[in-house]
Amino acid sequence: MLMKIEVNNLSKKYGDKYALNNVSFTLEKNKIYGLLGRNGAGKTTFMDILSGQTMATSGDIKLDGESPFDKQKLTESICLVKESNNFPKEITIKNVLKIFSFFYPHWDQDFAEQLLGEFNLSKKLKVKTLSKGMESALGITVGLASRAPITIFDEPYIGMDAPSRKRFYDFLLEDYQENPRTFIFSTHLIDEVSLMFEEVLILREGTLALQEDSEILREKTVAVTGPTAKVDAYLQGKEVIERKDLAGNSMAYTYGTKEEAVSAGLQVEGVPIQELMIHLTERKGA
Ligand SMILES: Nc1ncnc2c1ncn2[C@@H]1O[C@H](COP(=O)(O)OP(=O)(O)OP(=O)(O)O)[C@@H](O)[C@H]1O
Repeated sequence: MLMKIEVNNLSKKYGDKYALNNVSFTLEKNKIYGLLGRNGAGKTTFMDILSGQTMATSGDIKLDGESPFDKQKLTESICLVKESNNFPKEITIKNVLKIFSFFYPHWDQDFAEQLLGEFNLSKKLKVKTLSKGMESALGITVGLASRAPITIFDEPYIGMDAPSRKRFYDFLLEDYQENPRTFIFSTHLIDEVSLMFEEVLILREGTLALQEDSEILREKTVAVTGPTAKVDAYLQGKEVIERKDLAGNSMAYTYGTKEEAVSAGLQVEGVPIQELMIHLTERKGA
């Protein structure tokens, strides 16, 4: 499955406010992308434009170099699962599956039924009778079973408890190994899922603050701990992301390599992507 996504100078204005402001980036095929940012950063707006739910004010998105792509191709290629209201309320789960199987050429009915079983969902139930967590599980089932070349999850786990979310991540990763495709995942539960991301995009007030390979992100940033004097010496001339001091010891997040920090006699760990996100989205105007 291929599907390179090129975003060119994309803007979306609501009234006189930009939800997205001249954003450009490229998503190569078959990766798991984390789309992060604070409330109102423009994540949902981007995912809505990509999936054809909303029109851009200016700029465009090309799929495999094609723009505009026709409606049929768009529907077949992209499955968007939002945090709620993905399905008509009056129909049964069985019919939800039927509708989605009709739209998506790579739909896997056995996989859909397996996932329903894993989430304890009976096909006879109507959407309106589902709890929030059950409705989310249905969204996840449909998103994964669609096997769409681009599958977008916009905070898809509302109401799901931690063990169910964990199973969702496991199913996603397992299925991704067997059927590589592009996932774009928007979440506020960053620590919980960041290990799953291969690349991270951070939006800040409608602009792109960061696009980086997760592994590089993990390797370029360090959390160092040690006696305050040693930490201070190490941090000389470095940009400090965050620091905490306690009883003669200090912990700091900064840019650097593990080797360098180890040779400075400090304890080293990686920086959680969550911390980086908070840092990057707070810097503006600070
Ligand atoms: N239909 C709309 N009408 C007017 N303004 C809107 C509309 N949809 C979004 N916005 C505005 O656009 C900005 C971006 O919203 P968006 O929903 O894309 O953010 P988000 O990053 O998904 O936020 P969250 O994490 O809270 O879901 C916000 O300022 C929001 O108020």
